[in-house]
Amino acid sequence: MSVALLWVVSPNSQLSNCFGFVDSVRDGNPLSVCRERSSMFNCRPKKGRKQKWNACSIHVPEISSMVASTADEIAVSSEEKVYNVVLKQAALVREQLRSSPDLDVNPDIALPGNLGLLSDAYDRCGEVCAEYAKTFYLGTLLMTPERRKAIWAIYVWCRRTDELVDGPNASHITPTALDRWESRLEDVFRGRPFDMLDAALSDTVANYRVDIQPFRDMIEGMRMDLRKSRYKNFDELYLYCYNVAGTVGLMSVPVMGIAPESKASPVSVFDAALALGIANQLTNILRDVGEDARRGRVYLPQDELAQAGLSDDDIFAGKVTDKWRRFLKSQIKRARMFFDKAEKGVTELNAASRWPVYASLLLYRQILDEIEANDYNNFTKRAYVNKAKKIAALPIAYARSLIPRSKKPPLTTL
Ligand SMILES: CC(C)=CCC/C(C)=C/CC/C(C)=C/CC/C(C)=C/[C@@H]1[C@@H](COP(=O)(O)OP(=O)(O)O)[C@]1(C)CC/C=C(\C)CC/C=C(\C)CCC=C(C)C
Ligand SMILES: [Mn+2]
Repeated sequence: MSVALLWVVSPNSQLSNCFGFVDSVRDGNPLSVCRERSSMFNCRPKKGRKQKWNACSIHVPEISSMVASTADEIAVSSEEKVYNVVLKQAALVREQLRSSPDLDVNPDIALPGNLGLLSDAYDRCGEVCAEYAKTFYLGTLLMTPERRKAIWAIYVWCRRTDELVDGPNASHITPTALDRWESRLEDVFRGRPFDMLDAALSDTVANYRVDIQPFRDMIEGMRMDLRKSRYKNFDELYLYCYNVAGTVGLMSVPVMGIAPESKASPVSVFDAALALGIANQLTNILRDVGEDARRGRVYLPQDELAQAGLSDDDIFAGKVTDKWRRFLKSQIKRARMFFDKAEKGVTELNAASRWPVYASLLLYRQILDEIEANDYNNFTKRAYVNKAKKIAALPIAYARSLIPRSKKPPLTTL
């Protein structure tokens, strides 16, 4: 596959304009859980959103995995939908490990005429990454140059996608704009990038076995943000968290690489990566309850709020009560379960990729400790990890990333 570079403007104008693409998207510029995968999974009928259930023995997985609508009809749960993406991505990587276990990068992709431009494109991605996520950027410097560049390109695409709904032009973003962003994504995967940042991603996805689905799903997460401000239950919230954050884990693992000595199955490593995204997003939601409420948004599962004797009104009132503390304790516990699951997967990654992952895991998980330290007031106090704690976490992450796999409890090898 070859990458056609279509931009003709100078890198510097892209530099100042790297997030100023909203107008072109809007105007349609043409260039522009412990998871036993159970008998339920195995005796699943044909594809479809809602499926008639065959008579079979059903094992109920730990995290809500099926949603009963009527007595004889079961809708496929979010967890199961997401698991299908995990299986597909893991199969791609497994195939690569079988065909060329030692090959990091596809040698066919080097196109002499474009190398300088590509190199500028990657450099620009690195600059954006350094500007928006300094600690993470520093972590990537430990990776091999090829992997580092590819992770920057993915980071930049994710950041731009998030900026569509969270950035300064968010009020102009419509579902059509997101459709256009998606068709531009398809072009990236076809090797027809629109701008230099897209070109870096085109090159990356040609070099590594990265499936397009997680990218499409992240855009779908942004669509959810446009049309939805409440989540009925954890199943709905799980899908949102997968879309906006779990997808990042699935995109990153093929680039970060699984350690050659790892005995874990690719599926279990992708599952751990997915868990890290979900854990991060759940933490993000718990940290931002007050801020989101002021924007009319409640990302907490409505049924769990009701079971705790709480409602949206309590959130808008913003009073820390014992009911609220009890409720938050259970939400924090769930987020920690996802972090624990993710942690088991970090050592399965290539040694050079572990440190930034561990660092981000430790830093994000500490936000939960800070919510507790704030006596569960996430209405008016923003939980944050101070600089000293951040700095202290870095050598800890580094030390942990050096501990050999054999000293850790194994991930499933199935
Ligand atoms: C090492 C590492 C962290 C790699 C990830 C690199 C990468 C491609 C990051 C993209 C992140 C991004 C810009 C996502 C867009 C959507 C978004 C903003 C999600 C939220 C991140 C937090 O950002 P922030 O606090 O700035 O949020 P606000 O915009 O301010 O609201 C998320 C909460 C989630 C991001 C998800 C991850 C970092 C998951 C990373 C998972 C892996 C790298 C898999 C590791 C592998 C194993 C086996 C554990
Ligand atoms: Mn955001």
